[in-house]
Amino acid sequence: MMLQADKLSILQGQRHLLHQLGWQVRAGEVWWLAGRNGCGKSTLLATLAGLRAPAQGSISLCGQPLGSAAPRLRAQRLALLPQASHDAFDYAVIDAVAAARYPWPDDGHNPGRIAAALNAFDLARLAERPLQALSGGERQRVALASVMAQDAPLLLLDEPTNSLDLAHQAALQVQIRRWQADGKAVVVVSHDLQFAPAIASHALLLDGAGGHSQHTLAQLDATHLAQVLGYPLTRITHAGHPCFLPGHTT
Ligand SMILES: Nc1ncnc2c1ncn2[C@@H]1O[C@H](COP(=O)(O)OP(=O)(O)OP(=O)(O)O)[C@@H](O)[C@H]1O
Repeated sequence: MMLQADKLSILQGQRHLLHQLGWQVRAGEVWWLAGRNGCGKSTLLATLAGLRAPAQGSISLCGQPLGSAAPRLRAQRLALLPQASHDAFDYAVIDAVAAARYPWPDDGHNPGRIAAALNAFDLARLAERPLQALSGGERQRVALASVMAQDAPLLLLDEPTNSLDLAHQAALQVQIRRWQADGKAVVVVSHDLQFAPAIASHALLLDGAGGHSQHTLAQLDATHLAQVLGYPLTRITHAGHPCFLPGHTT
């Protein structure tokens, strides 16, 4: 089991964001974490990454309690793509991606893995560019390449398509399928009703008041999702994948 949560509760002030979640994420699964603004998706990712303590319950990562893993071991096992990144240093792209290898014995000296991560996100041409001279989408691709270079079996991605153009969104879909085929587990927070259903095997829906439900993508119907998102939806199949469109069919 890659990730297991038992009776996990998360509070923000007095408000329950999550109440008693029991959840298991296995190798090769891609989970879509969906819910309205402020329902607690990013807070759940931060809790799973060990950056925030839960109010109650436990989390285990690769069979070991999350809190008992030393930071370096935790970084070998999970990688987090935050919703926004702030650059403390004006690294060149290639150095920022190399820095993501700090948990491993090669400590950044792994040209093959770094080149693969740069290529996967179309960054070879920008390798020497300082981070502060990148566009928003280019910066997002560096963050994704850094997550890839970290080479953890569990990837927590908060709105990974932010700022990406269509072709780079499609490349990210391909890369997530590769990670899945390689036996990694991926948790993706997304508001994109085309992207997320196309890559996910499962969905965890949060209602913002502590409630949650789990579905396989095959079982996830428009009514379930519409209730949680507070907007009518229609499920269709497009290009061989499920997809949700706003509104009812007429
Ligand atoms: N420091 C804080 N003080 C008070 N409330 C906070 C604080 N940080 C976050 N919150 C609240 O916690 C709730 C959960 O926030 P979170 O970022 O997890 O939501 P989200 O589901 O990721 O939302 P979005 O879809 O907008 O990214 C929000 O209502 C937010 O306003």
